[in-house]
Amino acid sequence: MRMRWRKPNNRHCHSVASSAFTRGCGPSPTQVQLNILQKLAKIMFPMSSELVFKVALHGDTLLTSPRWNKGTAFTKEERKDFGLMGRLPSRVNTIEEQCERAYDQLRSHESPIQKNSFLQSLKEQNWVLYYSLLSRHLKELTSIIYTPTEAEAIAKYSHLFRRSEGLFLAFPDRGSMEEDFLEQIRGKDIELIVCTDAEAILGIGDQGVGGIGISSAKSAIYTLLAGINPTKALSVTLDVGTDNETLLNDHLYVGWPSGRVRGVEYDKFIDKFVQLIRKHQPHCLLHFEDFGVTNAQRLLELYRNEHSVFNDDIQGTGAVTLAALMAAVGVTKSKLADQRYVIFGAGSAGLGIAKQVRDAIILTDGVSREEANKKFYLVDRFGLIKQSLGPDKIRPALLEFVRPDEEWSNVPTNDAGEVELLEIVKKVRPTVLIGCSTKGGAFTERVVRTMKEGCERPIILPLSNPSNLVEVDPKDANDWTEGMALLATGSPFPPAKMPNGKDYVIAECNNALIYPGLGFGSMLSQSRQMTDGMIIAGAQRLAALSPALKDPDSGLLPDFQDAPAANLEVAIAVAEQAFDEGIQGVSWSREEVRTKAEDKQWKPVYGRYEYDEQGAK
Ligand SMILES: NC(=O)C1=CN([C@@H]2O[C@H](COP(=O)(O)OP(=O)(O)OC[C@H]3O[C@@H](n4cnc5c(N)ncnc54)[C@H](O)[C@@H]3O)[C@@H](O)[C@H]2O)C=CC1
Ligand SMILES: CC(=O)C(=O)O
Ligand SMILES: [Mg+2]
Repeated sequence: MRMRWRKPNNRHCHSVASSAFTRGCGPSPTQVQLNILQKLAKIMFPMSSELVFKVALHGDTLLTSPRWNKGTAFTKEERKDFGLMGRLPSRVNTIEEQCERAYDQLRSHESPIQKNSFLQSLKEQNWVLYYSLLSRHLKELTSIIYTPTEAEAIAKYSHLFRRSEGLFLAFPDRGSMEEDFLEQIRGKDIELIVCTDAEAILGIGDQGVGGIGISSAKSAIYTLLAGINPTKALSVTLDVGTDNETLLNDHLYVGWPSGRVRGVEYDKFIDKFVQLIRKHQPHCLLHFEDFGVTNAQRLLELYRNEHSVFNDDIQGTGAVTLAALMAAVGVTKSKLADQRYVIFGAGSAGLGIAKQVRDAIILTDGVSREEANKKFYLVDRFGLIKQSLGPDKIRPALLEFVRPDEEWSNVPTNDAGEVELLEIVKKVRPTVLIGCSTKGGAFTERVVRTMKEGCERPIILPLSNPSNLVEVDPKDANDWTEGMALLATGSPFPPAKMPNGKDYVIAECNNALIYPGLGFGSMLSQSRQMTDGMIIAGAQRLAALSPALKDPDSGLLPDFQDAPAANLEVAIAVAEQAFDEGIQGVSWSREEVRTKAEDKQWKPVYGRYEYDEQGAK
C-alpha cells in the first residue's frame, strides 16, 4: 500500500457546499457561499435543456418506466412523438411544480412509515421526480427512506408489499441463479451491486426477504449522495431463509419460509453469486450490507483480494467513525494515539471501527501494531472481551483485541463472571466510548458521569440504529457532562442545548456520509480492489471537512445537508489514492479525477427526448 498520512486540512474547501467548509478561504464569506450554492444548484439541478436522450419507449411503456417517465412534464412535442397525447392531462408542468405537488401529497401522510410508502411508490413511478424531491428536502427525507424509518418498512415488508424491486435470489432456486441474474441485468451496464443476506439488518436483526429494503435504500443513497446512475445499480437480496420466528409464523411472509441455511451450503451459495458477478460484471463494485456477524468479516477477507468488494458495516462504519474521531481529537488538541477506546458491541461495526482506528494510529503516530491494539477495550454480550471468555465467545477476528485476564483480576464481575461496562469505564477511564451494540440505553447516567470524571471532554459516539436503539440519547449525554461531551450518533437527532444556551449540533456519524463516496471513487477509477489505503484516504478527506475544526461547538462531521458535496470529495480522494497505488483500471490521468467525477455523476433532470428505435429502453 503506497500512501502517506495527511493531517486534516481545508485544502479542498473551494469545492464543497457548506459555509462551515469555507470560512477563511479567500473571497468574502457571502461571495464564497453564493458561488458554492450556485455551483451546488448546478450540480444538483442542471438545466434540463442541456441534455438530449434517445429513447425507444412509446405510449404506456414509457409512462410506466420509472427511469424515463416524466409524467406531466412531457412537453407537447414529446407527447406527440411518443404517443402520449390523450394519456396525460393538458397542462405541462415543470419539475419544480411536480416537486411541489409531490411534497404536498407527502405531507398529507402523517406517520413516517406512510411517508416511506408514498416515496417508495413515487420511486416506482418516476426516478427523476423521486430524486429531485429527495435532493430538495435532503435531511428531512433521508430519515424517511433510510434510518430510522426504513427499519420499520423492512420489518413490515411482507405486509406493505406492493411491487418488487431488485433481484431476489432464493436458496431453493439456486439452480437458475445465473439465468435469473442475466435476465435482470440484460441490456444494462451494471457498475454497482448492493447485496444483503439480511441476517443483521441495522440493529433489528434477521429480517429475511425484507432485507431487500436495505439493499435498495443503500442503493438509493448512492444515487442521492454520490450521483451513481440508478440504471447502473442493482439491489440484491440473498434469501437463505430466516431464523426470525415472527416471520416464519406469518402466513403473509413473502420470502422462503425456512430456517437459515448455514455452513458449507451457505458458503457455496454465496460463492456461486460472487463468481457469477466476477464472470459477467468483472468491474462492478460488490457492496455487502448487514450480513450476520459470523459471516461479514469472513466473506470480506475471502473475496476482497479477487474483486472490488466492500463491506459497509465494517469498512464504511470504520471510515466514518475514524473521520469523526479525527475531528474530535482536533478539537481536544490531542492525537488518536493518546486516546483510550472502549467499544461497546464487538460485531461487524465494532470490529470495523477498532481496526480502522488502530490502522490510523499506526500510520499517524508511528505506534507499533501491538501497542496500538492495546488502546482498545472491546465489550460484547459477555462483557469485556478478555482471554478467559474462550473461543466460543471470541470470534477469531477479535483475537488481536483480547485483554489479558491478569489486567482484570481485581475488578468486580457480575454473577456470570463478566466485567460490565461501568467497571470497565471506572478502570480504563476511557476518552472515547463508542456504541454499536443494538442495546438502547446501555450508556447509563452512571456510565457517562463516571467517564466524565476521568476526562475533560469525553468523546461519545452512540452509533446503533434505528434511533430507539441508540446507546444514549445525545441530549442526556450532553446534560450529564455539562455540555463537555463531543457527540455524534448513527441516526439523526435534534441539537442539544449547551449550558450557555447555544445549540450543540449532533453530527450524524452514519456510514452514508462516506460509503457512497468510497464506492464512487472505486467505480470511477475502476480499481481492481477497494484497498485500506483508499478507505483511509476517504476518511481523511471527510475529516478535513469537519465543521468542528473551525468551530469546536459545531458538529464533528459535515451536516447531512452537505453529504452530496462531502461524498464527492471523498470519491475524489479515493480515486486519487487508487492512482497512487497504481490499481486504477482507466486510461485517463490522476489530474483528471475531479473533472471525471463531476462529469460522471447522474443528476435527476429530465432532459429532452428524441424517439430512436435504437435508443434507451
Ligand atoms: N452509524 C452507523 O453508520 C452504523 C451503525 N450500525 C449499528 O450498529 C449496531 C450493530 O451493527 P452491526 O455491528 O452491523 O451488528 P452485529 O450484529 O454484527 O453486531 C452487534 C454486536 O453487538 C453485540 N451485542 C448485542 N447485545 C449486546 C449487549 N447487550 N451488550 C454488548 N454487546 C451486545 C452482539 O453480540 C454483536 O457482537 C446496529 O444497531 C447498527 O444499526 C452499524 C453499522 C453502521
Ligand atoms: C447504517 C448501517 O449500515 C447500519 O446501521 O447497519
Ligand atoms: Mg448496515
